[in-house]
Amino acid sequence: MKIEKVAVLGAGAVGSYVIWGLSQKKEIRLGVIAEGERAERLKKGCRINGVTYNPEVWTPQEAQGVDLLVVCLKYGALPEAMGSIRTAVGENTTVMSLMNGVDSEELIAAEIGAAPVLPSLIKVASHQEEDGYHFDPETTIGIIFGEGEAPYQSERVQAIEELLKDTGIHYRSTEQIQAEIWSKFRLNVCNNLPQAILGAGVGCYRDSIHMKEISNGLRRELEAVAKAKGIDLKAADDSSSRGSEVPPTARYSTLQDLDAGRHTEIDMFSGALMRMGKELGIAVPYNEYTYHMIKALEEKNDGKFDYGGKNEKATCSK
Ligand SMILES: NC(=O)C1=CN([C@@H]2O[C@H](COP(=O)(O)OP(=O)(O)OC[C@H]3O[C@@H](n4cnc5c(N)ncnc54)[C@H](OP(=O)(O)O)[C@@H]3O)[C@@H](O)[C@H]2O)C=CC1
Ligand SMILES: CC(C)(CO)C(=O)C(=O)O
Repeated sequence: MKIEKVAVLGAGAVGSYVIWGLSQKKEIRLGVIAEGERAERLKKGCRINGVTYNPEVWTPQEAQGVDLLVVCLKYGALPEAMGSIRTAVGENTTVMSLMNGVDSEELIAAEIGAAPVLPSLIKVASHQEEDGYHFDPETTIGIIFGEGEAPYQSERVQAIEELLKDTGIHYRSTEQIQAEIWSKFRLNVCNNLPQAILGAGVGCYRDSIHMKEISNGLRRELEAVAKAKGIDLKAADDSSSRGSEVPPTARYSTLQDLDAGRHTEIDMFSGALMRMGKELGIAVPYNEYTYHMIKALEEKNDGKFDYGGKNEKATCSK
């Protein structure tokens, strides 16, 4: 098995890491899937770390049957993009989702079947500036992927290792991919969410026992859900249970979304835990509070509470 044609769906912060690395591989065809105005924009090139890269731009039909499809969408964009995924996937396509959370693979598998999906995650801190996307290739932990069950050194795992070799992309395959994905999920839920409500840098967990307590409450609930689902979080590599070193001012993606007035991926974090908690009969009150609070912050950003002054209909507390 040899990977000769690769499509990236979602040429944003994470997609840029893949485009940057695979652009070194002159022997493969690399394309981004996009249509309409987005396709026209991408045809002008992707600015990454100050350099312009020019992957091909394909409609989903032109991508049909690619050897590898890498999904790098935000959670809210996934339902609408399912049609593109269905069209691009052929008999021999492997699909890797680098999205955060624990259910993008499941959602994609519900559309195209579980067989093409190779569970994966990415650890990178990539963000957009005026001149395009930026990340530090050296400190990036990179892409972690693996089969959910033996044989772990499958043909497709070996083919992806061969593809990523000498590209600058950091990667490793693992026999514990579910534990790794849940370990990253725990990092996101416990660190992204309380700081997003407070609106302060991540130093808040070190400097406030109150913030640490809220983070620990989210953690206890997530670990109870993981245990009930048979996920052994201790099986994840040591490096997966902590994030990269960052300054105390760092704002993770949920707070970055709120800062920019965008909707967040809270449905993929506390929303997913509420759904799983309900299925398993596990109470997740810290996550429920967090979910509703972040949804309300999105509403606030949308202007829902921009009251117009004295002429508004009066209300009272109940
Ligand atoms: N940023 C980071 O450092 C990290 C992010 N993650 C996770 O990775 C995922 C992606 O995040 P990120 O890269 O930051 O998000 P971005 O918003 O930067 O990128 C998403 C991209 O998807 C594109 N897109 C949306 N809908 C479609 C569609 N139907 N067809 C084609 N392209 C589409 C968007 O295009 P347009 O802009 O034109 O709308 C955008 O370029 C998330 O789940 C995130 O949590 C994980 C680790 C680190
Ligand atoms: C916390 C971090 C940077 C870990 O990679 C991340 O995934 C995010 O900002 O959402």
